[in-house]
Amino acid sequence: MSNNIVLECHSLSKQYQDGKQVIEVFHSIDLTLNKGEACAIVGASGSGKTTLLNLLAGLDLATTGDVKLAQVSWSSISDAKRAKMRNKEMGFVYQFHHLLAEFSALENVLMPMWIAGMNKQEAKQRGETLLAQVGLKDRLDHKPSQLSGGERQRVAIARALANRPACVLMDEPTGNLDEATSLEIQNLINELKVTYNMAFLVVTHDEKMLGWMDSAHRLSQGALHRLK
Ligand SMILES: Nc1ncnc2c1ncn2[C@@H]1O[C@H](COP(=O)(O)OP(=O)(O)OP(=O)(O)O)[C@@H](O)[C@H]1O
Repeated sequence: MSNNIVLECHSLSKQYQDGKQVIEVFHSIDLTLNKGEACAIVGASGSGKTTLLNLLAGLDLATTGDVKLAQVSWSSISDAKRAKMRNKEMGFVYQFHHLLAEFSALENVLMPMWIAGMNKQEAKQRGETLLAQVGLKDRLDHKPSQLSGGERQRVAIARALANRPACVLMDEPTGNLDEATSLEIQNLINELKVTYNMAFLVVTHDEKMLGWMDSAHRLSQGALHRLK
């Protein structure tokens, strides 16, 4: 097995029980994400993209199959260990930034490092560097309400990278942005991918994003189809 693999799943399926009815969202999904790879998953509304992302993040368990992060199977560890590992090895960016309104941009980025128990001075230095890297070195003390939509998403990206995770999962990261800002965010993700050799998994409706992705899949009718 290659050491480049950061996230992988095999024969993954998910069913929901709705009263007496069993709803199968998808079945037999295999996916491998390598260091420095940007991978997209596209699919129509209701195709199961969020369900798949939740399984990959260990936020929900599969009906069958297995997900491994850094070669550790989510199903083999306790809830507490899963939470710790998720904070250390995964970053998350959502369509809506989910920044804490009462904290500054810098404090929002510091939060995951504090939770991980990092030394405060080291965390502050890393937070400032990350915010400079996403083009916000003059916005450290701004609250989310004092930032534009694109700037908030940049803070969310800096926060996702704070603990230098093995991979970053993004759910419609540009879904709430205009086309020009969306392009800026795509360029930024691409730059960070190279700088940090991290894996990015992006779930999106926006097929224009596929152009710069290293790999892409379509989730459709319960199966994952490779596009590139
Ligand atoms: N907790 C649940 N119980 C029953 N069915 C569910 C549950 N969560 C999701 N589903 C069903 O699973 C299917 C996939 O949902 P999911 O939210 O993963 O789709 P999606 O591709 O992310 O959609 P969107 O792009 O609209 O967010 C849908 O048919 C949904 O109704």
